Amino acid sequence: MELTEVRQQIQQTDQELLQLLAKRRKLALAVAEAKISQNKPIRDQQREEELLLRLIESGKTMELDAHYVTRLFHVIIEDSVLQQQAKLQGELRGMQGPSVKVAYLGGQGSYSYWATQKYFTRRAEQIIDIGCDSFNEIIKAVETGHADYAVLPIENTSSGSINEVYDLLQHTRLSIVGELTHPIDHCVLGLPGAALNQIRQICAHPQVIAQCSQFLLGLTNIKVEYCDSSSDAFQRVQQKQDPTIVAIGGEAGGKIYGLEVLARDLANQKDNVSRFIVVARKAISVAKAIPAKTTFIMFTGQQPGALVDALTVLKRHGISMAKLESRPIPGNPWEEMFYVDVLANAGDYAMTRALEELNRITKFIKVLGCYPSEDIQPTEVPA
Ligand SMILES: O=C(O)C(=O)C[C@]1(C(=O)O)C=C[C@@H](O)C=C1
Repeated sequence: MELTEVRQQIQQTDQELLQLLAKRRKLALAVAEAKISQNKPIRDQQREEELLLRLIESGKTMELDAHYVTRLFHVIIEDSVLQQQAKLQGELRGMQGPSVKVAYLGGQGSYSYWATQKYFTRRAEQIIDIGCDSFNEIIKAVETGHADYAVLPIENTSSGSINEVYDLLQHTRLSIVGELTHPIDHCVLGLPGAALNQIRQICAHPQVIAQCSQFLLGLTNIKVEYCDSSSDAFQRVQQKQDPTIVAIGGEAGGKIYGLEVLARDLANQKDNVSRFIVVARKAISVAKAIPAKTTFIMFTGQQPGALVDALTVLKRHGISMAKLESRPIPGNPWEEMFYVDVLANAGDYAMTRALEELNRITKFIKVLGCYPSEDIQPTEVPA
């Protein structure tokens, strides 16, 4: 067969695969409706296990290995669960509207821009994106009603917590209403014709620089220019029209500004993933059928064992902690505010009781929000 002919057939097959995936997505949403009416949890890992085992067996008869089939269906099932969760939660809070205004860092092409698209595509017909120059400006946009939601990066697998965002959460009345994770694949991006061995200047956001510190250590005589966002870095490179000036950011974002990849996989960690939170003026309650997270901040005081006592309350109520972070309290040197993420619904009996007890033993406590957990752990099947 001629190359062009085979390629045409591949194209046709891919198109059919897309149609089947779209059909499966619609069926998943129909399942969600049935589950909502029967009050059943969205996730059913026993069903997932049966389904995966059947697919692995069937795949073998078509010379598709188990690893390949499992990887593909983990992605498909994750999408199915997230679609169903978004539908159920959207119905609960009447969010699935025609358009939402979302504030985020940078402009088109920044990592926050892609995270915003990823999260809200499932939830609204139209996203009106409001690019901002700083985290402070993003929070203000929602506080003043200029935007309905904000998407903020909160932690990254390479650089850790994003302190500036944690500090802003201490002082805002906004609530966390959602979360998502997004892979961050840093590349060196330059003008067409630029060469890696000729670069003199790198433009990037400080978080990006922190996440690629090991790659940057290997470079000499290169000026680093800090930018407000990755899209700001792309714009600067595009405007300067100098092939010795490059940006670090995502490939898809760079493409919007006509930039090409000179190097990839720059992050210190192989799996470089950021977790984003979604905040709004009004807190939400999470449907019981969906796994939820609750985030709260507390100030325990500095008496011996104060933090242990607080964490013991969670243990006694069988509540698992997903994250514990501490940040200085402005104006109170050496005193720390603790940020706690727990795998629990703030409306559950155990969590309500735990919060009541914590209220009694801490000097200050505030729930920042309860939201659907988008951390979908894949179902593993026995080998
Ligand atoms: O069968 C269901 O209950 C579904 O919700 C569908 C589905 C899937 O996509 O196959 C998704 C989530 C469940 O955990 C199990 C299976």
